[in-house]
Amino acid sequence: MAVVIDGKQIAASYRETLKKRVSALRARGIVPKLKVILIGDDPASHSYVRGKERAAADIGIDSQVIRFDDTISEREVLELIDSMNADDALHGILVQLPLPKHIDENRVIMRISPDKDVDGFHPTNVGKMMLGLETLLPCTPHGILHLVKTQTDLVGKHVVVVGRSQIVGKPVGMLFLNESATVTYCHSKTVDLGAMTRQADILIVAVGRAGLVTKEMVKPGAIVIDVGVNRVDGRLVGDVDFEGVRDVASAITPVPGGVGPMTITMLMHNTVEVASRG
Ligand SMILES: Nc1nc2c(c(=O)[nH]1)N[C@@H](CN(C=O)c1ccc(C(=O)N[C@@H](CCC(=O)O)C(=O)O)cc1)CN2
Repeated sequence: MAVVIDGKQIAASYRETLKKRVSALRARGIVPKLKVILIGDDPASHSYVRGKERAAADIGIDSQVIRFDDTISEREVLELIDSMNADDALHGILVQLPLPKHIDENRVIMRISPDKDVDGFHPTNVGKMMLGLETLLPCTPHGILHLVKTQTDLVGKHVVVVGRSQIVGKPVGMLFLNESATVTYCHSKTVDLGAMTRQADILIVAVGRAGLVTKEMVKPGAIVIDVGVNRVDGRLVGDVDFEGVRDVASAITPVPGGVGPMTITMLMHNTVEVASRG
């Protein structure tokens, strides 16, 4: 029976170290400051942003959420970002995704100064990550890396990533490659997905399809990281059949309480990093 990786507890313990760093910064007169732009009325986005506000308050980061309904134009959002880029007292800028259809996500992300891009989505930060340079890392992939490192060494491990999104799939593979793991990417056009996933020492699933990965698709002893967040009959479930897979895996993340809490914690980490740059 697999160990259940307790993301909530690991995130809470990481936040304690962040609290100490924030106290030290405040003692030097530096108050880490984060602004979040939230557009539209998607209940999940509102809930994630409330989680970010709570985490910031807990750690001692000064955060402000600026809410708009979805009639705001792309130009107004870009102008707001320009004014935030110019604010020397502000360390982190984040635009909650997804955005309404009339606003181009890439244009918005690229307008944020790479130095304040606490989501780690700007092409400059993505490029630095690819080169293995120190930079602001995307929060969910960074959180996954942290969780897996609590379980195993990564050198030479075969990591199979299912999913190729900009914010999770693609970057998480790159982070593990930088740690000298062997990485295979799978996606909706992959032929015989099970044959690929069965090769994984570490299986990361980030697709958004409930029950996609079953126990027959997992090598005995593998570490399984479930990034999916799906609502089924009012219940939150991941992409992995948790009850079946926990019989064969050596460790597994639950949904909720696995990767999710680490995403918000790594956002706090990035905000503290920027504030520490002085
Ligand atoms: N600008 C960004 N937008 C989005 C990101 C992101 O990193 N930056 N990621 C996701 C949403 N997200 C954070 O923004 C996020 C998703 C899930 C969780 C989380 O804690 N999930 C809980 C369950 C929560 C629930 O009950 O619904 C868990 O898994 O335990 C936190 C943050 C897309 N947008």
